[in-house]
Amino acid sequence: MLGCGTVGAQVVRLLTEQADDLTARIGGSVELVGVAVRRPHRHPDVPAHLITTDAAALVESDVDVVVEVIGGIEPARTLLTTALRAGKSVVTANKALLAEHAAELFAAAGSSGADLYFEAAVAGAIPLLRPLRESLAGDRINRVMGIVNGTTNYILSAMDSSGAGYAETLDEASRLGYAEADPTADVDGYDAASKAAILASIAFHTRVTAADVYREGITSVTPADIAAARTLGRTIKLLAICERVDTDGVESVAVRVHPAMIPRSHPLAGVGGAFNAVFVEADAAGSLMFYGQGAGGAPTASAVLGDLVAVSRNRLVGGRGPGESAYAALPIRPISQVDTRYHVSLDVADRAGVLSSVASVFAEHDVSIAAVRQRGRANDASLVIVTHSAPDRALRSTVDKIAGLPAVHDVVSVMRVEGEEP
Ligand SMILES: NC(=O)C1=CN([C@@H]2O[C@H](COP(=O)(O)OP(=O)(O)OC[C@H]3O[C@@H](n4cnc5c(N)ncnc54)[C@H](O)[C@@H]3O)[C@@H](O)[C@H]2O)C=CC1
Ligand SMILES: N[C@@H](CC=O)C(=O)O
Ligand code: NA
Repeated sequence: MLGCGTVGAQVVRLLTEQADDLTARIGGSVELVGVAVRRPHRHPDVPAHLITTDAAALVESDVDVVVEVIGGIEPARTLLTTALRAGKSVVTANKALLAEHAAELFAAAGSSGADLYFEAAVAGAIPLLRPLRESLAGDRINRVMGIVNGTTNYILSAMDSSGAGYAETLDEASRLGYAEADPTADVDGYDAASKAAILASIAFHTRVTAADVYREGITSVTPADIAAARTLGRTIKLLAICERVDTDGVESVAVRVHPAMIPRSHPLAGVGGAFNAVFVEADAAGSLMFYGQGAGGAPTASAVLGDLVAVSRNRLVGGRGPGESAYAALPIRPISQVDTRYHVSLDVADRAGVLSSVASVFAEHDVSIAAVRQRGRANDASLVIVTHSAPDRALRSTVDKIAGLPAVHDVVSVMRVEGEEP
């Protein structure tokens, strides 16, 4: 095992506590022969003779399976490609690595016939990648959408329900073991973007890397946005949305991560704390929903252990799990061309003609308005507009132009909207 932090410590605990059951399920015993760590004195629960600071030597020693729970690109990338090329099966929770270097890792695995399993990398404990790679391999998936980052969901849920502050809630998420070692990966949306890239690659049998994913985090979500959502019977969630787009018979994939307002009646609105939930839409299966703990040491270790059992069984019977499936080679559709809906909340002058001047900017950009709500105040008025679907580029240009209108005093909140039409 490489790394022994939040997830690794729980893997060691479960592996030790359930040794007999795991042996019975696998049909052979699994022996933990080494744990590579950075600071040996910090792991009193791991037998001292297992601890080493030389991860490379451990990988090159006589082991069958390498479990990687260090995180980050290097040294994980070099360690895992070395292991895979040498025919050692790999189980990893590392979404950052998979989202950038999946092709290289799968090629290394293919060269030796080794297994590469990474269920823990997306949505923690929730069985999601195995269902996509195996159970749904006979279907055609068109959309994967949901909440895939526990830390940001924990923060947004607290901001919405108790008005808790952003910084204190992020500290709490780190203390509970949900956040990444560098929590900017969570709050800036990088973690969710990595997961979205992995989901889109598997679901659509193509290659999507983190750089292909449009990404916005939650750092710019303000109490004003939360209040604006509440007024409309909505809440704000950080969503990952992977879509297969068909434009006149030409297929592409659009993958995005951004905060969005969703109706409080939407099933995702009730997903609180560090929980994750993902919807999959497939031609024959219809709609499927996956829900559970998306972060935390023990839930993530559950997924790691499940993969460990799978690769161990494969080694015993001589089989192999699925390799990379990227035959579709679909192009990436940029966010500017993706159809979205916007919510725009403005403070405007309360005088005749203001509403029509704002509405005419929407019309100029061919953006149709779904709902308008205006409320007068002392000298100005609050104007809330929700649009129908339009290309994201047109919506952005509309908002930019509206912000410059003399009658618009302030753009209070601009946010994409998901869920059914208001
Ligand atoms: N914490 C969570 O809820 C989840 C984490 N993951 C992933 O699991 C992996 C591990 O995450 P955590 O356990 O939360 O991180 P962590 O930061 O608690 O643990 C990582 C450990 O690796 C050690 N390490 C760093 N470089 C090393 C090296 N060269 N050799 C040996 N050890 C080294 C660190 O000292 C640390 O103890 C990451 O890829 C993360 O993205 C995935 C799903 C959920
Ligand atoms: N930091 C991640 C951990 C699980 O992937 C999260 O908050 O979801
Ligand atoms: Na999972």
